Amino acid sequence: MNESHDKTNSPSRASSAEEGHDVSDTFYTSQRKGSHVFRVRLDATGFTLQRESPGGTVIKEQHVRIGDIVGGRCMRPKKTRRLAMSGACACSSGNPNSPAVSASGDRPAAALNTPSKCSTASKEDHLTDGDVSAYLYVFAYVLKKRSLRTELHRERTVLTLRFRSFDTFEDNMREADRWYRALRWQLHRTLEEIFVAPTADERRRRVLVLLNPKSGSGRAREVFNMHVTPVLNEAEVPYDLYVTKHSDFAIEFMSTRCLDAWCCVVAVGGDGLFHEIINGLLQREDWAHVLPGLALGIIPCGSGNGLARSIAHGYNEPYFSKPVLGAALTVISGRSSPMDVVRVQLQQRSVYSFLSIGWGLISDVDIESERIRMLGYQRFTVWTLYRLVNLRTYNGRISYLLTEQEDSPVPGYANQRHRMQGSRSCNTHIDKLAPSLHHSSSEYLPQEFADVISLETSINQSFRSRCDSWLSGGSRRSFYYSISESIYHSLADDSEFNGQAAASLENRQQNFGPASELPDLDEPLPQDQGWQVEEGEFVMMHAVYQTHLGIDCHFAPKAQMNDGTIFLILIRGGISRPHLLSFLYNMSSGTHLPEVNNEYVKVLKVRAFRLEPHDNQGIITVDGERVEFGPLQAEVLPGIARVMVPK
Ligand SMILES: Nc1ncnc2c1ncn2[C@@H]1O[C@H](COP(=O)(O)OP(=O)(O)OP(=O)(O)O)[C@@H](O)[C@H]1O
Repeated sequence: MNESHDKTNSPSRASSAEEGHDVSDTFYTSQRKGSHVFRVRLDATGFTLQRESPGGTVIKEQHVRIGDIVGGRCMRPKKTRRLAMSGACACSSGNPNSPAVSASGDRPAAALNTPSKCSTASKEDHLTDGDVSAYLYVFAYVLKKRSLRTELHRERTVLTLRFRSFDTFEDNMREADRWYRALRWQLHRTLEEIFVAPTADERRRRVLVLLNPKSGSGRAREVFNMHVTPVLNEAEVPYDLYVTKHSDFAIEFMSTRCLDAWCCVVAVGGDGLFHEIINGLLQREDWAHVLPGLALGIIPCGSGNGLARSIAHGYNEPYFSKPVLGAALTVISGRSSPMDVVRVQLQQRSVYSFLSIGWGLISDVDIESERIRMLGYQRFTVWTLYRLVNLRTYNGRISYLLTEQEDSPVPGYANQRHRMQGSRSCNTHIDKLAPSLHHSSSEYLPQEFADVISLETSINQSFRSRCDSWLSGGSRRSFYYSISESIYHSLADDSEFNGQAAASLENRQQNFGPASELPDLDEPLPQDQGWQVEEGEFVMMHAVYQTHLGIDCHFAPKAQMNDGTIFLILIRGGISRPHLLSFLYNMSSGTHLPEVNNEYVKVLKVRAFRLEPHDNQGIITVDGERVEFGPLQAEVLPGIARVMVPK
């Protein structure tokens, strides 16, 4: 195989010197169908693989986007036995005897930096008996379509490059390491500042993971280990995992701990856990210092998962086939966006909300269906039908302040945004997203290339071999090792935190956060500031600021994460059951809201509202969690939190 390609030049060092961190070289594949020559280039856009004809013309080209790549590893094959199969489908760099290589004296030993940790050969590595090759595995999650009818989804793809231009393993590993470093550099430059480690030893700052083992159907631990850890490891993202021990654990943790070590906090659970994280942060006296430097993320393991669905929807990221994978990729993306938070003043206390405030039908369903929790997400459908048959109405008064301009960011509030110093702006409006965030069909990985080059693809992390297994970076051995710095914690091991948290919570009932613009809840609303009122019998009031309340509930299609707007949806008593049924049925597609408000259904874009129920009892929810029944008022705090978003 090698001899036939001896004449090929090996210009990688020249191109590297000329273009800084770009690297390129010629690789070969040898398959039963025949040998092929590839020009492989890594630059700011990702990997470009060009298959060349014997005459040097490009026959086919494939691109793996830098945005789809999570990381890479340099390795050495482990067993000689497998080496015997090396003739098949290996991407290998130029022949050691190649005139071009020898003539240029192209031995990089002195030119390179100290080897990175990926190049450290283990004892086992020395069992390879004579194979001096080094391998670079590049892990990517590319968008694919299984067929025209199916939705786009991400598939794990491993690009394997074999380096064997030199006589010794060390020299080949240095070359592989040079590519690895170039890859890391390209990935690093796409990180936002808050994710970058302050010292050069570490590429990324640490991630704090809070996992609720009781969320959803109780599989969060398993989901994290099976589907999230591998991605974090591939991306070399160090993390500390804490498993929650009880309700309010995350509030205590976030409000009492020193958080300086972490750049982001990830909830592995549902919206309730995320709600605790936000509220814990806003119970800190130093919230204004902490919030801008801490991005928040979620791995959807709850029963609702409205936030995770809304983030994926807002960034055109496929959700349904692999929601956890998409969220894990979001967590390592190194990108964040400001997110509105709503302050909710209840009679006795204030809470902060990122998703919704509800009174009436939907809140009843949310809370009352807890008793059939074992049904998972289906519990909402079953209980909705039950409540529809046994329809209730509630009497009350709803006062609201409309956003001043319907389709632009809120003046008043927006002008005095409580955006904190040092927060970095980032596109959040779906219609303003940079074109690069939307994937055109030309960016999807063509299947034919995946077959030709040693790009190994696995579905659901189960490796599906397309060529000899020893080449596979997708084998579990190569990607299931853990990052040494990652730490697993549970409260049981954490006596210092136990005592501290208990003492601190005892003394603190007060929330911090930006000052309120509203009068106290027991004071009348001002006459002259544009407050409007709806009064009477209501089937429900639901105030929403994300597009989705759950995976299948596209409740406020026009909501944006940082638009300073609460979508206040009112359904009046007297609505017919068929009308209500059609409203509820169409919630999954987002076609339930009227274009123009009518007698029974109203959609109001507001920046603040006050609810005064006239009944003595009922259910009120904030982010799907029940709060005390009674009057409340809410105001939007535009962009005060940061949420992690896909690349
Ligand atoms: N270890 C624990 N044991 C019992 N409850 C817990 C524990 N950790 C957290 N909780 C509570 O569980 C509540 C619900 O958790 P979470 O939101 O993660 O799941 P979910 O309710 O299934 O999902 P969703 O909120 O999306 O419907 C949280 O409000 C939190 O107070």
